[in-house]
Amino acid sequence: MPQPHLQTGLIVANYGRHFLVEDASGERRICHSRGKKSQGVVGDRVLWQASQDEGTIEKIEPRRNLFYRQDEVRTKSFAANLDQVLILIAAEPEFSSSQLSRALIAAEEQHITPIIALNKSDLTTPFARAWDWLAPYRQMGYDVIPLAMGKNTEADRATLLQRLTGKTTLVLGPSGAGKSTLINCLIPGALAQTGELSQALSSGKHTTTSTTWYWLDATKTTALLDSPGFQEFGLNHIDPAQLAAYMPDLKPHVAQCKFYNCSHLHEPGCGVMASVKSGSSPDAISANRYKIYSDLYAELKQIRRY
Ligand SMILES: Nc1nc2c(ncn2[C@@H]2O[C@H](COP(=O)(O)OP(=O)(O)OP(=O)(O)O)[C@@H](O)[C@H]2O)c(=O)[nH]1
Ligand SMILES: [Zn+2]
Repeated sequence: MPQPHLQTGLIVANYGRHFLVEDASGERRICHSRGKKSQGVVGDRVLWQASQDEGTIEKIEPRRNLFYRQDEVRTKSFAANLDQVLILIAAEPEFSSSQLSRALIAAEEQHITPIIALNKSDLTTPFARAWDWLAPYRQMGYDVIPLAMGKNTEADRATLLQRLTGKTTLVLGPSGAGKSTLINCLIPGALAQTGELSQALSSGKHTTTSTTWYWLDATKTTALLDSPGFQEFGLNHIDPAQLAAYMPDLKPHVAQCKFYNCSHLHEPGCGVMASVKSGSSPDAISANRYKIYSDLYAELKQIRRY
C-alpha cells in the first residue's frame, strides 16, 4: 500500500528516544521512534511521518556502515553512513596508543577511512615526542596530519578542508585534545547552537550529549560530526581470529604464517612474530603495536569463553 505521508529525512542529533530529523528542504523537527527501542543513529536516512508539530520515524534505510564500540553491557553507536573518522589526539594531554588503535580497528572493520590528526604543534617538545610515537601509524599507511587548532590558522583550515570536502566525517577524540576548538574553527558558532538544540531535545534536562551533525557548506555536500567523549573503547564485537586483518602493519605478515589459524602469539613459523623480531627493517611491526595486538587478542578471547 502506498504511504503518501512518508517523507525522507536525515537524523542529525539524538537524545534517547528523541531525534532531530532534517527534511529535504533543510527544515529540522523533533521525531520519535516507533516502539520501545530507540534504533535510529545520527547519520541514518529515514522515512518519517508528520504528527502536528513533531513526527514519527517509520523506517530506517539500510546503512552503509556503523561506527560503534561495544563493551560487556552495551553497544554504543557513534554514527552511521560515514566516509571517514578523524581521530584527533594532541601533544598534551598524552594520548593512549591502545585507545587510538582500538578506534582504528573499529573503523577498519566497518570500511571507514581513518585520518589521524595530532593537535597542539605549538607545544614543540611534547609535540615532537608524540609525532615520533606516531611513526608506526604513518609507516602502516595512515594519513597523519599536524595541527595547531588553537592558533586558528588559514593553513590548518586548508589542510582539513582538503580532506573533508565532499565527505561525511566523524570527529573522535579524547577529552582535551581540542575537538571543540576544531569544530568552532571550521563552523563558527556551532557549539552554541548545539547547547540550544540539546536543551530543546531533552526538554531542559541535563543529558549526556550525543553525536551532532553539521553541514560545512550551503550545498550540503560536506558534513562534520562531533562525537561525545568516551572513557573506554570496547571492541567486543571483533572476532579475535580477524583482529590482525584490521591492523595494516600485521596484516601482510599473516600470509607468512605456517598455520592457517595462527594466533600470532606462540606458534612456530609465525610471520607476525618474525616481523616483530626483525626490528630495523622498514615494514617491521613495532613492539608497542604487537603488545596492543596480543593484549586485545587475550581480552577478546576471554569474552568469548562465556
Ligand atoms: N597549545 C594549544 N592548546 C590548544 C590547541 N587547541 C586547543 N587547545 C587547548 O586545549 C584545551 C582543550 O581544548 P578543547 O577544544 O576544549 O578540547 P575538547 O577535545 O573539546 O575537550 P573536551 O571539551 O574535554 O571534550 C583548551 O584549553 C584549548 O584552548 C592548540 O593548538 N595548541
Ligand atoms: Zn602467525
